[in-house]
Amino acid sequence: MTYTIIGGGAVGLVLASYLATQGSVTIVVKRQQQAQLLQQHGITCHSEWGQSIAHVHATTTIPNDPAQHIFICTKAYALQTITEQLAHIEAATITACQNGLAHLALLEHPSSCAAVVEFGAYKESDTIVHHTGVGRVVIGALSGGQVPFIASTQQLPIIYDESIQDVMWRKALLNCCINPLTAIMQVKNGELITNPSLWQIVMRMHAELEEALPKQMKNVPLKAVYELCEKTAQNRSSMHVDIAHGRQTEIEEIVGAVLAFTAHPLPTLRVLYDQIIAKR
Ligand SMILES: NC(=O)C1=CN([C@@H]2O[C@H](COP(=O)(O)OP(=O)(O)OC[C@H]3O[C@@H](n4cnc5c(N)ncnc54)[C@H](OP(=O)(O)O)[C@@H]3O)[C@@H](O)[C@H]2O)C=CC1
Ligand SMILES: CC(C)(CO)C(=O)C(=O)O
Repeated sequence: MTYTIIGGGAVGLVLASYLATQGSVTIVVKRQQQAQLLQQHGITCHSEWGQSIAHVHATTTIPNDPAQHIFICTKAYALQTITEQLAHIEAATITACQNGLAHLALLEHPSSCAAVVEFGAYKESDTIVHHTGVGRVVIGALSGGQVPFIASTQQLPIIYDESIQDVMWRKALLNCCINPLTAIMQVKNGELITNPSLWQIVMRMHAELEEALPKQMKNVPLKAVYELCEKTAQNRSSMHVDIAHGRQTEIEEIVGAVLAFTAHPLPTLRVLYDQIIAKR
């Protein structure tokens, strides 16, 4: 198998280091300096199984190869630029690994797929990554075409799901209930369930989402929000971390996409959305 990973961030480095055990991997990064470091040192991945070093080919140019399986591992707001770059690239499949819903509209390749990443990762440096919290990668075709093959392992369980859009919606709605509030309050996920005032806000937001999006919210009972906060109690949400570091957030692609999908006002979620936008 020939795999191309676009984006040398947390998810891209973890995925590239596992895929290197299954085939030939090219990682496409934005900065020449990162490409050079990756060529020289490979990717060091720390996980509960120990430390591994994966040797990959690193470049700043997307290869053109009809046999390659491309995984886009940038943040959702970089997707527009990447899809423009991909317009003239041949590939067997192109899989977008972003949170949120924006890529539903962007990927027009007949073999476009989406992956919902349920593991956790953070990047220590351009060549060192930590695979924190084992979790699945759920992959499915967006337009009924083929999907990339990845062998499922204990470290990286891979699930194929024909209803990938439902999986994406579920994750986006869970992110809506957790990410903006934790980012505004600068609290860890667990505080949403231990602080009664914050849980009241989550309950109100969840009830409004159920009224606006009954079909999509069938997969997202309040219990699921509670359990995710409990499971990730000690974690800071990705939006919380982005705001804390003064970085761009994925508010548009996660919350903005949900707000734009329905004519219902969703007042609680909208206020949080406006507050995150105001921080720009
Ligand atoms: N990290 C996590 O635990 C999880 C993340 N996700 C989702 O996965 C996606 C990726 O997240 P994550 O890996 O954490 O993000 P990061 O910010 O760590 O990585 C994004 C990478 O994309 C690179 N990039 C941006 N534009 C380009 C480009 N034009 N060409 C090549 N590379 C580019 C950035 O390069 P540079 O650094 O040089 O700017 C950066 O290295 C997000 O949608 C996130 O929500 C989902 C589940 C868990
Ligand atoms: C941990 C979780 C599920 C919180 O919504 C997440 O995906 C994130 O932080 O982006």
